[in-house]
Amino acid sequence: MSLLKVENLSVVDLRNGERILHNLNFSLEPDSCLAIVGESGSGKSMTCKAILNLTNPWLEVTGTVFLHGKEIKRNDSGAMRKIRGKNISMILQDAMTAFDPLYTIGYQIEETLCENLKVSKKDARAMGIEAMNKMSIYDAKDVLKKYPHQLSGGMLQRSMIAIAMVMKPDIIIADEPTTALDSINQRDVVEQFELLQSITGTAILFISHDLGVVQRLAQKVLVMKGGACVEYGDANQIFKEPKNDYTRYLVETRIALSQPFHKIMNREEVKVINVKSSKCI
Ligand SMILES: Nc1ncnc2c1ncn2[C@@H]1O[C@H](COP(=O)(O)OP(=O)(O)OP(=O)(O)O)[C@@H](O)[C@H]1O
Repeated sequence: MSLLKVENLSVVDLRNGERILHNLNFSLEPDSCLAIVGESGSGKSMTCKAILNLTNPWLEVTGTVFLHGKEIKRNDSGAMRKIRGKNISMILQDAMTAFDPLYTIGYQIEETLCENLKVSKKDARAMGIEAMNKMSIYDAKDVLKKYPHQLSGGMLQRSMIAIAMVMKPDIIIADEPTTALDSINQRDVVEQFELLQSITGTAILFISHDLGVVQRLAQKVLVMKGGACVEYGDANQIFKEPKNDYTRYLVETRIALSQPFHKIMNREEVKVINVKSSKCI
């Protein structure tokens, strides 16, 4: 049984009748990564928002989403809140927007873990530090004292992944989590996702226009254009022999564009430098 199954997911803008998503069908298996790729405006983010019922009121969402084989009641806001807290976590492109600028990272991690896992503040802190250590944040105690603006984008992204590691959701939806980062930080964050998956077995729905990153993480790929699926299937197969002209175009152009990322992923000396500079900022 698939962990997440999406059937005929469609979104219409009721203000002008425009169809934003067209009958999407896909599934996410346990302990695997499905990437959604496509050009800007192709509907990648909207797909995730529609699954989680985070769409604006003028958008009509139809179709069915199953979690562990059970239909998600998207209109039941209480049930959806529970699912978002327990089963499905989201990691956003700009980690800065996920944290409140007025509170330290430590306070926010404690609050999140206390509320969702019903643990004491002391335990929450210890769990946060342990997860951050696993994410190669060795000075976690210092990081916890910082405010979001005092940390780099890469460090904030790693802190979010650390929170996800403790929360152990069934699924993490990561919406362009590496887009705002430079190549070295991208490499780091991709490695943290791999680590997260190997430790927790969490399934990942990974949205990206960076096929270099996708090739590394995903076993399955959904290619979108104009709100519709143009190709869906095994990642290796799609990268090797894209059937659709648009996918071929994406593969040829995007792989070329992500060469700097590939180089960084393969350079040993960068790994050493990076481990040393895993201090905040
Ligand atoms: N709140 C909204 N109301 C109406 N239309 C929207 C809304 N948000 C997005 N859209 C439209 O839906 C379409 C898909 O947008 P979406 O943000 O899902 O694209 P995307 O593939 O994630 O792009 P990007 O890579 O730039 O983030 C676009 O045409 C966009 O203009």
